[in-house]
Amino acid sequence: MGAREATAGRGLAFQLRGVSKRREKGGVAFDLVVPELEVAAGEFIAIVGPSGCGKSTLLDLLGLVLRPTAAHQFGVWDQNAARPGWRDVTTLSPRGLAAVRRASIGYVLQTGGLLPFLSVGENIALTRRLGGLPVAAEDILALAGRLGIVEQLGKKPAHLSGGQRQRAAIARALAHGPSIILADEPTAAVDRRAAVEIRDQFKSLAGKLGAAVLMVTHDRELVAPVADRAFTFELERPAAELTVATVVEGGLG
Ligand SMILES: Nc1ncnc2c1ncn2[C@@H]1O[C@H](COP(=O)(O)OP(=O)(O)OP(=O)(O)O)[C@@H](O)[C@H]1O
Repeated sequence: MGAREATAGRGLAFQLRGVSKRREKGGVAFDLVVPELEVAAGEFIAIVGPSGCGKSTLLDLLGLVLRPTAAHQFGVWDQNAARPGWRDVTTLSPRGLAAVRRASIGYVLQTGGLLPFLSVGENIALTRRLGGLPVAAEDILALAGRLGIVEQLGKKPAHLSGGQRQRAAIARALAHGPSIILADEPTAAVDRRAAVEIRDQFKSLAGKLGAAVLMVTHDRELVAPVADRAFTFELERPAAELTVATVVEGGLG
């Protein structure tokens, strides 16, 4: 563990230095390079860039779904109720990574990713069950109230509008009290009004819960007025069969 990493912790959600991920398909390689990325608790961060630049790859790295190919430093704040603390991702076992994911990370996908055979309330409760946490009806109700979906709790996801589905997905991602919320194009499948509402929910949740929210979007205009900071990608083509995407701060104008 490096000196800076040892001093990091509560207050920081992520600290990455010299992290990279190589993806290869059909003899063509894509390198995502993160020279330096620090995200504080409570920050609302936009991740912007054109299709194929590496947005989902970055989110999957931060979500501990993909292992980095190389990493000088990769720390994450773990919310684990029994043992909260700063974790060094580079040394965690697959089980350790899964435990951090369950306790500390909430994921919101483009079209919600709710399980269709469960009601909205059961979908929300599932996140707590999977994390081994007790499920109290009043907590689910309070969360649903905050997101304006109390009336939808007994319905199956198919019976909700796109905007309601996304708010249900946000509630599900928050149900276990994560310190980090990762959202991959959460407003892509809804109209403008719902997109603005969803964006504002994320913003206020980051503020109120002190969670770090990282939202991937191609919609710069939507996030520019509210994002605390943004990251984007500088693309290079050092060889015909290699693209290198470097994560840099900026991208909103
Ligand atoms: N499972 C995979 N195996 C190999 N290469 C992949 C895989 N998934 C993505 N890639 C490649 O990695 C690069 C980055 O893809 P990624 O999905 O991260 O981009 P993105 O910015 O999220 O794109 P989009 O906006 O279209 O979703 C692309 O060149 C893509 O072809």
